[in-house]
Amino acid sequence: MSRKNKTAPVRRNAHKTRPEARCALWLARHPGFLAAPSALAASVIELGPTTTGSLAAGTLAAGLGWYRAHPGSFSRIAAPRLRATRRRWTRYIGRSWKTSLDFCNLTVDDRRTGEILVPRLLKVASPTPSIDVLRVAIRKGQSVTTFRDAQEELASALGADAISIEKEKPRVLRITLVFGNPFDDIVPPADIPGDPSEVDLTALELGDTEYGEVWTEPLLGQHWLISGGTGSGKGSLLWNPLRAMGPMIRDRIVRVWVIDPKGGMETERGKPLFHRHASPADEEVEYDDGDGPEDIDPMLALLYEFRDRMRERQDRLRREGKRKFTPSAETPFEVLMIDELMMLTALAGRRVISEVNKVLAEILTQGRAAGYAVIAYVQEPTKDIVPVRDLFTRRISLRTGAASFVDMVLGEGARDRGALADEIPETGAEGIGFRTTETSRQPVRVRAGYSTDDDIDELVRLCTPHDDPPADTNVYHLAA
Ligand SMILES: Nc1ncnc2c1ncn2[C@@H]1O[C@H](COP(=O)(O)OP(=O)(O)OP(=O)(O)O)[C@@H](O)[C@H]1O
Repeated sequence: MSRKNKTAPVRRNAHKTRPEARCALWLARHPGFLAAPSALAASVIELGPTTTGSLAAGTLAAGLGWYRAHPGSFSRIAAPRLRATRRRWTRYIGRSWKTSLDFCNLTVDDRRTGEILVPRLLKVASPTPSIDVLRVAIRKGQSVTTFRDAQEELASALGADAISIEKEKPRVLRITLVFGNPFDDIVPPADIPGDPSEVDLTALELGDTEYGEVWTEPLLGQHWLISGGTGSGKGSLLWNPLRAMGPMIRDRIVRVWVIDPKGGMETERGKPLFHRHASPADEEVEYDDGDGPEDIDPMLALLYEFRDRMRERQDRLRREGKRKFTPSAETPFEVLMIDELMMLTALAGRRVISEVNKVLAEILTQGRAAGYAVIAYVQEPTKDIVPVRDLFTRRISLRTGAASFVDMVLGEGARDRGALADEIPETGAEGIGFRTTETSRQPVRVRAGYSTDDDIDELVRLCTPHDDPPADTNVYHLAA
């Protein structure tokens, strides 16, 4: 219920909370407000101002030292807490919080007392510089719908670009706010390293994170699922890993297999780079699964071949007693890219759909240790369309067509934690999306580097595989 009872009779001061009681309640909810100055005063009295000053300076220096020595763990652990405290006391301080809600008709008039009741801010989390998550206790008569009806006004009052409001439990809402666009400019494509020793298959450059850091993802020992609506920029996430692995493709330490069910439009330009390429434009292929040869879909044939080579590699590793695979020109790291998986797993003929899902499940469950990785691109990540969805180990969501797709890709609760991929604008934000970190389930905003046709031509010119693999690059040692 918003403030719609303005004309109703009011019994002033009945059960109105006294200011002293309100103050005591507030202090009980914010113990740090008294505890911090009390601790400081006690320290000055007990230890003296010099020791207290030294302790404070020491704490500050330790924080700075942590930031300098391990910026990654600092921005993961300390920065969100510091940022949340700062925002709690600046962006969402009492009076401005009340005014914002008041302007959006999200406060409630208590007719008995004449008090204006403001939904209470229970907690502010600020996991990344551009995402705030607020836990809010609503007032009697309000519901998640009251807030959702005013969500555009609330986003504008709080200065957010995107907002999501969910019910966490009765009378507690979780309001996720995304601020600004940290990617003003188009991000350049990943650099093509000069030499295979400069390639790190455990950290391939894909673009930038919202922290202004290089966005990398591991591919060795992983499978990627990339989800995004039409025109969201999935192509960038096809060309960037190829650029980042370029010299290894050239030296045949990495071999790329491509299935392009969209007819080869996206991948045609890079064809010289690929070890195998199949699209509906290709002729049917003769394949013998033991029951005699038959003509089958060229894309299915490529998938079978990839699976069969994987099985051979597994046998070989087993025979040699190796549990770990090391990429080399003799035993290359094999990467299968499937552009628009949906066309094979949902829109093809019944036999192809069932075979693709079966073979893909085998590759996804067994390929990692043998050096076989899959990167699949999909517009709709539902279970009907991608039954093998959960077998992908790294997942990225670009702009999606539905809010429900976000959690399907990034895991349950990802949207509530700030991955508002369905709120990414259709134009001017191509290549922008969310990933979750390996160590926490916290989403981080990212933008993929953009490869123009010239960039793709450069990649083909520099990294088309040699006819013969060079003898001296037979074994590749993982970059540190
Ligand atoms: N990283 C990027 N940065 C800026 N603009 C980009 C980026 N990636 C793509 N674009 C722009 O968006 C357009 C659509 O990109 P792309 O073809 O990769 O989308 P898609 O997700 O593959 O779409 P579809 O599924 O329909 O093929 C491109 O033509 C380009 O203009």
